Amino acid sequence: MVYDAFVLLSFGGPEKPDDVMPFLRNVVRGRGVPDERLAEVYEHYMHFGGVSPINQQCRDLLAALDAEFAAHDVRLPTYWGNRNWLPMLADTVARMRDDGVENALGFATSAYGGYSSCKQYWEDIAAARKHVGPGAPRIAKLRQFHDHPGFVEPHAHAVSEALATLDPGRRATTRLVFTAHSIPVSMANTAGPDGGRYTSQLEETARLVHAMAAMDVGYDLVWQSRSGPPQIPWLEPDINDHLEALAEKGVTDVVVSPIGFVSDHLEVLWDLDNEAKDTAARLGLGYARAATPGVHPKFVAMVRELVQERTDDHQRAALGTLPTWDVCPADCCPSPARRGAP
Ligand SMILES: CC1=C(CCC(=O)O)c2cc3nc(cc4[nH]c(cc5[nH]c(cc1n2)c(C)c5CCC(=O)O)c(CCC(=O)O)c4C)C(CCC(=O)O)=C3C
Ligand SMILES: [Fe+2]
Repeated sequence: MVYDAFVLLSFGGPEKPDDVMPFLRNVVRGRGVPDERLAEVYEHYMHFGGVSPINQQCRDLLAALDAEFAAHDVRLPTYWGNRNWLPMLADTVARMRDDGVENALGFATSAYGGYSSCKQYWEDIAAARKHVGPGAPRIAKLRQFHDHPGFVEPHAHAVSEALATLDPGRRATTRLVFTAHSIPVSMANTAGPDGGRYTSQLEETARLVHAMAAMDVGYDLVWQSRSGPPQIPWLEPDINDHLEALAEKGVTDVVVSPIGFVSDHLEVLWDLDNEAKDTAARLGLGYARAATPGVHPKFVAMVRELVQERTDDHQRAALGTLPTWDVCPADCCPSPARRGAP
């Protein structure tokens, strides 16, 4: 297959106060998220002047990728389209068609399997192509990368750096806490062809980052940013409850590493740097939050290598043992409607 373009696929975020409500309505359409939860999340965005950092982080990643592609003779023009806010993927796909693109490779800013993190990006592509109609380019999504060294190493490096800011005299009572976005239990159970893939990949990533960065401290994997109606079960424990439990057990310091994410977007800045940090302060815990990959050179190189896996038989780098594949089975990671639950 000959590819003629690259497209960055992301979540999208508001860039001014007037964007916030329409953005949130796009995110939760048909998902049964209560108005009270939406009002709370609206306030989180307003703490940052209605500007999510995620779009700028995508622009920075694209600029880094343009340089990386040029340096390695990967001759693909780059595009960017979002699921929930401008630039919307459908508009990007129309521009790609106008530019004569026929076969693109798409990179989604999420490492894991599951409906929100993987399948929904496939659906975004299909919906955008349908919107554009005849002549819309084909877009093949690049594979999940939870155990790629270009993802694991930047997280591990960040954990080491965060650990170095804490008191070394309290290392024996320091704990490493990995976090990822909570999802409905029904979504977790149906993630991947055999179920449980989101959680099992996160467990593998946690094990790999821990082994590379912080063998001398114990670790846990917990969840953050729960949404949805309260009566629907989501993955637990929440990071804040977990910090309470750790403090009770005599832990004095925590490093929090958001391995569920690729950049320091609002779920990181609000839910960790404000909420979890406040919880830690209330409990008297030392607290250090590890950075996400962002535009770490190894992460940028990883995206280029994922492209070259498809264009040049580049070796499929993997530190773990869970399998990855280029094309997801059609029936994995069912949408909420097909799961019969939000
Ligand atoms: C697995 C996962 C990822 C990681 C994978 C990936 O990155 O794709 C992720 C990322 C993100 N989630 C984000 C923001 C939001 N997520 C929401 C709601 C939800 N997230 C869910 C899951 C995930 N979300 C789910 C199951 C819901 C319930 C509604 C539904 O079933 O879809 C809501 C609604 C309000 C609320 O929080 O209740 C908001 C505002 C932002 C942007 C941050 C910024 O603006 O900087 C990012 C990167
Ligand atoms: Fe989310």
